[in-house]
Amino acid sequence: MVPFKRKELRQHFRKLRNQLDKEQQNIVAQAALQTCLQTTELSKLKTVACYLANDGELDPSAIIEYCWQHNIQVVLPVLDPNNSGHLVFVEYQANSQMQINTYGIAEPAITQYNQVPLQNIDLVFTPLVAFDQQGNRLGMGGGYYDRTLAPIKRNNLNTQLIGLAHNCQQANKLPTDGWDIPLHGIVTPKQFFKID
Ligand SMILES: Nc1nc2c(c(=O)[nH]1)N(C=O)[C@@H](CNc1ccc(C(=O)N[C@@H](CCC(=O)O)C(=O)O)cc1)CN2
Ligand SMILES: Nc1ncnc2c1ncn2[C@@H]1O[C@H](COP(=O)(O)OP(=O)(O)OP(=O)(O)O)[C@@H](O)[C@H]1O
Repeated sequence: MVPFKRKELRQHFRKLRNQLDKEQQNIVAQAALQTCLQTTELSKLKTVACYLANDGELDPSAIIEYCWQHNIQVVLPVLDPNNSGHLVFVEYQANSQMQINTYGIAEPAITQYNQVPLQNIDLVFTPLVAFDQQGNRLGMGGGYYDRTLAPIKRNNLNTQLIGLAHNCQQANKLPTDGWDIPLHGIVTPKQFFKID
């Protein structure tokens, strides 16, 4: 059964990605920035969505620092208080006021002015539990990214969708569902997987 299989896959790959210690995490975070600079148009973009690492995820903090230094706006996912199961993207600056969400992940506090609509985001770096070479993504199981990113497919938005992952998060072939939004590419510390 597919749901059972997804659960097992999640357990397996979450365990793998939690095996790196802090020093190794810092090294691969820098390597992932280098992969990004070599294989994406990062330096030319205006607005990029990242996330704050949780549960052994590849840490995007070097990418965030790079963006801040090059005047690229950074936004982070925030659980939408008005639309359960969805995310909104909120501007993230070094001095942003932060709060902790129900999963224990820090997110910028929403104000009247700091939400950025999906169509204004050039590239979304998604966290993931596992990926495959077809661009399928297994997340934490909340369906948040699938729901929030559905307009990319539905409305043909130009937003690039790139997964960030450790190399050990690569799966042979992941189960898929109708609502899955395939990735355009996956950045790992070692290489870039471009999905056609
Ligand atoms: N860094 C980061 N931020 C993110 C996400 C993410 O995956 N990573 N999200 C991506 O959607 C959203 C939050 N979604 C999450 C959904 C579930 C759990 C979680 O930890 N759930 C269970 C485990 C469930 C299971 O194993 O089946 C737990 O509490 O342990 C965490 C975040 C928004 N922000
Ligand atoms: N576009 C959608 N519309 C309605 N329900 C959805 C949609 N996308 C996902 N879901 C629901 O969310 C549940 C979890 O989806 P899935 O296992 O694909 O999450 P995930 O991609 O692993 O998690 P996340 O995106 O939060 O990292 C599914 O069982 C499904 O019921």
